[in-house]
Order: sequence, then C-alpha cells, then structure tokens
Amino acid sequence: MITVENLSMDFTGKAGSAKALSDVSFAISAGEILGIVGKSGAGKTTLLRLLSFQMRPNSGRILIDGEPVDHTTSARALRRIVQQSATVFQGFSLLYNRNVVENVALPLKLRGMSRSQREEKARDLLNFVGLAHRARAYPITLSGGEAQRVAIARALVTDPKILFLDEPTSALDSQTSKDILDLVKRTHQTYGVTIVLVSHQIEVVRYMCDRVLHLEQGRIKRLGPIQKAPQFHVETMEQIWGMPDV
Ligand SMILES: Nc1ncnc2c1ncn2[C@@H]1O[C@H](COP(=O)(O)OP(=O)(O)OP(=O)(O)O)[C@@H](O)[C@H]1O
Repeated sequence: MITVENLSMDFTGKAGSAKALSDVSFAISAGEILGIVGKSGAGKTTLLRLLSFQMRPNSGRILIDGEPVDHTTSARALRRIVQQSATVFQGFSLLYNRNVVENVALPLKLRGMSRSQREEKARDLLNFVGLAHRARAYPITLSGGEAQRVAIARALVTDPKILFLDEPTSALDSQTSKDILDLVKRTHQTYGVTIVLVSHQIEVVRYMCDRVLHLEQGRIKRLGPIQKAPQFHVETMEQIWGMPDV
C-alpha cells in the first residue's frame, strides 16, 4: 500500500543543520497496525509528516499502491492521495471557537458537503466514539480523553484508508490511555483502516501493533513483528502505594 524508499530529511536553520531521517526504507501493508517507536528526537514525527505528505523529503520517495508521489504528481492527484489519510495530532488540534460537532464536521465543510449531511455524519462518528452527549460542548470544557475522542471522530469523518496517530496517549492517565487504545482497536476492526501509530511508550505498541519500526537517530534500528501484550497494564494508586486508600 505504502512503500518508502531511501527517505532522508534534514532541517537547516540558523543553528545549523539537523539530520532528522537518514536513508529510511520500509513498506506498510493495507490493514496493518504499524508502530513507530524511538527516543525523543529519533525522527518519529518527521517520518509521520512525510508519510502524510505534510512535507516533502530532501531525498528518497514514497509510493502509494506502486505509484511514486513526487514533484511530477499533479496537485489534483496529490490532493486525492492526501484525502485518503487522516492524522490525529499530538495535543488534539481542536478549534476552540467551535463546538464538538462543528469540530468533527469541519473536514466535510472544507470538502463542500451540506450542513445537514455533515452534521449527520459527524453525529454518527460522535456516537461511535461515545461522545454524542457532548456534541454542543466547547473543547475547553472537555477532559483530555474526551478531546482525544473528538480528534479521532474528526479524523474518521472523511472515511480515510490510513489513520496516522502521533502519540495518542502521551497526555493521558493509564486508564484513559487504555480506553483510547481500545477505541483505536475498535476503529481498526469496524472501519478496516490501516493505522500508523507513533509512540515512545513501549507498552502502547505492545498492546496495539502487529509490527514495529524502531528509529534511532533517524535510522531504522529494527523493523519486524513484536510479541503482542494481551493486556494494557493499568496501575491503580493502591498498587503504587502498596496499601488500600485511607
Ligand atoms: N521543523 C524543524 N526544524 C528544525 N529541526 C527539526 C524540525 N522538526 C524536527 N527537527 C529535528 O529533527 C529531529 C527529529 O525530530 P522529530 O520531531 O521527528 O523526533 P521525534 O522522534 O518525533 O521526537 P519526540 O518524541 O520528542 O516528538 C530532531 O533533532 C529535531 O530537533
């Protein structure tokens, strides 16, 4: 589905040049859940941004279904390719002057869908993520877990084939993390989307992913299947203290 060939990315600024990715090659199969792991600065977010065509690499190329996407790709074809994927960004990226249903419906508004149609679709997705009752709420009033559910609903509203998730649980407590990861699993089963999940939390990828790509200083250190953990470990305060609550 996606083939990555010899991708490299440098960032050049006043402070000099930072090599974010060096000669990265791999493939993503339709329907899989691929984890991208690595320490801070390893190049995870850069790779995600290249895969979702938010920026172009310095060298190397990405092929979608065997077709290279590069400077020869027409704007129209590129838009169609970009529209096949959706990204859930770190920090949710919700619009704070719009309520929940308007946030979820926004990508459909940008595609010119009528108000009634986009609201109906957005409400279906809010139902799916368990937030129908918060449709008229404003993002400032949401918990982190609720905001992440809204961000996932908004990503799904355009029926993407590929879902990119950047650190979907890094800002959440362990129980809320588990709830969100279970929602992502349900999304995978229900919609059959291919998922690329960036995380620095190894327990997240062990719970979620079929295969893992381990980046170190912009290079692939390892790529392959990992032994899945059947449970996502949620520690209670009681377990941490080793005694019951007072
Ligand atoms: N827009 C940019 N301008 C300059 N340097 C950048 C830019 N984006 C990333 N970098 C640099 O590229 C390298 C990889 O960054 P990236 O954000 O991809 O890492 P990461 O693995 O996602 O890290 P984290 O887990 O902390 O988010 C780092 O050295 C970073 O400083």
